[in-house]
Amino acid sequence: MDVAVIGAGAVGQLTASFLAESGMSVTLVARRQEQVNELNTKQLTRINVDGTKTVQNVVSTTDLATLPPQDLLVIAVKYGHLQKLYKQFAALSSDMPLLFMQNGLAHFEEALTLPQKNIAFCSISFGAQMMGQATVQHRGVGRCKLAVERGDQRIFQKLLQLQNSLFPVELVRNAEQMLFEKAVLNSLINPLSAVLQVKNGELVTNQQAFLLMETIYKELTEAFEAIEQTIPFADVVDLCRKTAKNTSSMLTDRLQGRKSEIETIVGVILNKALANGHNLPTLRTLYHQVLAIEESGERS
Ligand SMILES: NC(=O)C1=CN([C@@H]2O[C@H](COP(=O)(O)OP(=O)(O)OC[C@H]3O[C@@H](n4cnc5c(N)ncnc54)[C@H](OP(=O)(O)O)[C@@H]3O)[C@@H](O)[C@H]2O)C=CC1
Ligand SMILES: CC(C)(CO)C(=O)C(=O)O
Repeated sequence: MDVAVIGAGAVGQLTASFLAESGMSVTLVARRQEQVNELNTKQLTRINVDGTKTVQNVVSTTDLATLPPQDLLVIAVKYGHLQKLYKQFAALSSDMPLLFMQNGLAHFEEALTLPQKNIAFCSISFGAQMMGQATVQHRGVGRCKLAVERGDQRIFQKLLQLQNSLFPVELVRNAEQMLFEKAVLNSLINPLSAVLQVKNGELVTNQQAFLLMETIYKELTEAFEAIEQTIPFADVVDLCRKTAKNTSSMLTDRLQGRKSEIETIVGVILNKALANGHNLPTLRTLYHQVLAIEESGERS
């Protein structure tokens, strides 16, 4: 199976590494030539959760337009980088299956306006962190849920055959619901970790952070009653523990002085809650804090 992964960041590198390990022929599409050169000379190194290293052979390129036909295109860029890619996808074959790996919800409807016949989404509950241009650290094993929204399920089902206990893939039915549930989880973890500048694990070991997380959870369950069943608080704690050493993607953005995914994650959840008559004051405060930090142009 020929797979191209667009975005040689934390999630893109980790996913590319596991796909290559399972025998797929993987091309990593980066946007900087310097990174492509490093990936092509040094190969792709994954540091596993137990500290062991796995080196995989992947081809890297900056040139999406001249890629030969692929069996699957995995999109692992941040939400803010999707707009530019949508224009490029419009020029690709409509037979090229697309798999979106973003957190948040804003890309769901946007992706469905693309001409591609086969479109699926992922919800990832593992941690990943770049340790260099060609090295990624796996920070916490978690499931990769996959939901096919349009087209032929069989194309994406090939990913279920990866059978790597470090990268378990599971098929779920409802893509939008899956993304909503992940956005709820991210709303509980990401802005808090970004504002407090702590790794995910500290959200449960620091009593004050934990109290804040519980308060946000209470607000969310008042706005969306079903989540007490679909996302019990124990699952939030479990995700923090499993990814304890991970720097959340939102904290990584803060540390690198980049715009975060606050709107597609928390902004969308706040709007949905408001439509149900709920203001979510604690989460809303964190949302404005993240935006204020971005506006100040802070860079540590
Ligand atoms: N990190 C994590 O632990 C987790 C992340 N996620 C989600 O996964 C998604 C990806 O996050 P993450 O991997 O952390 O982000 P990163 O910032 O580490 O990686 C994104 C990569 O995309 C590259 N990129 C941007 N535009 C293009 C383009 N047009 N062509 C090729 N490459 C491009 C960036 O390049 P450049 O380096 O040049 O900027 C960067 O390397 C996000 O939605 C995030 O919320 C979900 C679960 C866990
Ligand atoms: C799974 C988790 C919480 C890992 O940090 C994540 O989704 C993120 O960082 O965006």
